[in-house]
Amino acid sequence: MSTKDRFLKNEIRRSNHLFSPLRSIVETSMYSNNVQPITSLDQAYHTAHDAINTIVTDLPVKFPDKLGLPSNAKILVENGNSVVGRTAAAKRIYGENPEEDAKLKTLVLDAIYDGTKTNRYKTTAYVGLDPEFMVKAHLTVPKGQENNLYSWLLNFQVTNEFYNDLYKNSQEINEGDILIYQDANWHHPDYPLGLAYFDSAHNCAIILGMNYFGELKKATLTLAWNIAHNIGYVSCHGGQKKFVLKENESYVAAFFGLSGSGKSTLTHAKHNNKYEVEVLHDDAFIISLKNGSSIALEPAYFDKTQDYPADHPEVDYFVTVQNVGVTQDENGNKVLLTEDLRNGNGRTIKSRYSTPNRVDKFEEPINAVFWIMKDDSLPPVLKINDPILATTFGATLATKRTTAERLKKGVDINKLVIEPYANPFRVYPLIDDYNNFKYLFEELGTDCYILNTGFFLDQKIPKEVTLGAIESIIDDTAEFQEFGHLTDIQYMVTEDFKPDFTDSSYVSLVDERMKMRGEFIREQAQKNALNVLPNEALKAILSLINES
Ligand SMILES: Nc1ncnc2c1ncn2[C@@H]1O[C@H](COP(=O)(O)OP(=O)(O)O)[C@@H](O)[C@H]1O
Ligand SMILES: C=C(OP(=O)(O)O)C(=O)O
Repeated sequence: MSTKDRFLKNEIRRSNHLFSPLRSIVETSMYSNNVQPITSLDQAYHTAHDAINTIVTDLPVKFPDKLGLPSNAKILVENGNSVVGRTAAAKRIYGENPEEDAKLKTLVLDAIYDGTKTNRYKTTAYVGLDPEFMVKAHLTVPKGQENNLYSWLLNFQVTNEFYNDLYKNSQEINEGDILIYQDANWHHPDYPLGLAYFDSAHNCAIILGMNYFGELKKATLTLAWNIAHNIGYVSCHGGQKKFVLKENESYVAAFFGLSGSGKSTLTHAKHNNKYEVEVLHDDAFIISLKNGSSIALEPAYFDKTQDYPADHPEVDYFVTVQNVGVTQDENGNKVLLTEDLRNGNGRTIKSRYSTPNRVDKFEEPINAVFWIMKDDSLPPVLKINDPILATTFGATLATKRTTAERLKKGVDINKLVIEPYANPFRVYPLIDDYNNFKYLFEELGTDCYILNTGFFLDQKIPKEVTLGAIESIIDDTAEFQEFGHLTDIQYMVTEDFKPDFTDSSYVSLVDERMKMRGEFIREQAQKNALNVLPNEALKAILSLINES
């Protein structure tokens, strides 16, 4: 599948729905004399290597030739300011607030005019790694953003002969290429945290006043997920892996969670080599509603470095690093000082070769969805046996934020929040995701589990417990019992985490959390047109509330 960047003269009309004012402002800026094209990874590497804000470590990049990098390429580090996470509060969607849109149009015109006064770069990549789903994306950034541009080209698929051929031979759809304009140096008193402005109907975004790489990555995915959902895919902010079991048998599992909740940890876990595991991706993929197959959107991983000390084998696969310390080893070589000593949310772009068994498509339909929550009323694993309830729990996924997000002043990082399908990047109605996930549970027979990767009451659930529980599901050795009076919900029996339904304070806590979900559904129906859920969802949650 391919998108459009060229038009017949008779298609170039104001009335052509692929064009819009914001898209035109962004596209036009990309042709200006101040914008230098970066057309290969080699060129992007050298540009980033020479930038004044880069630290060139003495650590070699593994498999430079396969990645399209010079054979002596080194891991590059760029550290930003005190903002080391994504700013969810900066997101605006064109069309949601016409009054603000009018103001933002002026502001964007001025920002882009100011952008012409400095040197800028532009580059192109593919999002989606299978001819069935490939979108072309263009990014423009100012001088000073060489590392982010290089990371973006590594994170998505750089254009090269192989992928250009795949793209050329795939079916064109009537959507414009993705366009992203960024200026990290922008400031505006009305948007002190920055601005991520999406004209999602026209596949265009403007990211102002924010340097964090995750903004570029998630803005690109936001637009790709939107295109995917328009043409019959379930858009997934999650990790997906396949357990290859006996001959011709496999188990495809997907883990949906907010940043920092465990998608990468669970997806990349090797289970002591107990199974043959294939990895699709740890952050973004799409599932076809036609046949349940899945496609990865990105070749590389934007991982946290907190679990990887300097001598951890994963460090060998780092290509760029952000917001991480550097020190010297015994030979005076510049090496990484990780584990979030310097600041929270240290990050790396880790190459696809960190997963030897990496694939870009699973033909097999998905077997199980795991909603990752951090709701302390829940034991490590629940199984949800009713498709409507399974879909509704996803729509009311209750979790906690981490240092991967920059929060507005006064927002408590420990507060339980609801983030439907763990996807704060959705720019279309929630009911579309609701219907898509329901289709998986109802029509494709996908199972549904909830994993609590936070605390059960005041007891931390370690990753070993979560991984062990997943293995017992794969091995079919897990024991499940009824979860109190809650119909269609069972919990996995584990040694150290036992829900006590004779304890009235525990029962009230579970009740309170179900009420919180019901309240969320009611509240969203009143105040957020994008988040209205069908009545059956509210009914399903209300049926769980203990009226005694
Ligand atoms: N039960 C658990 N399951 C998974 N990860 C856990 C658990 N408990 C703690 N963690 C830690 O939480 C962090 C999750 O980060 P990560 O897997 O990168 O999240 P994501 O990919 O969702 O952003 C890791 O540092 C991991 O070690
Ligand atoms: C980069 C992000 O995601 P994750 O932590 O899931 O990689 C993000 O949400 O900003």
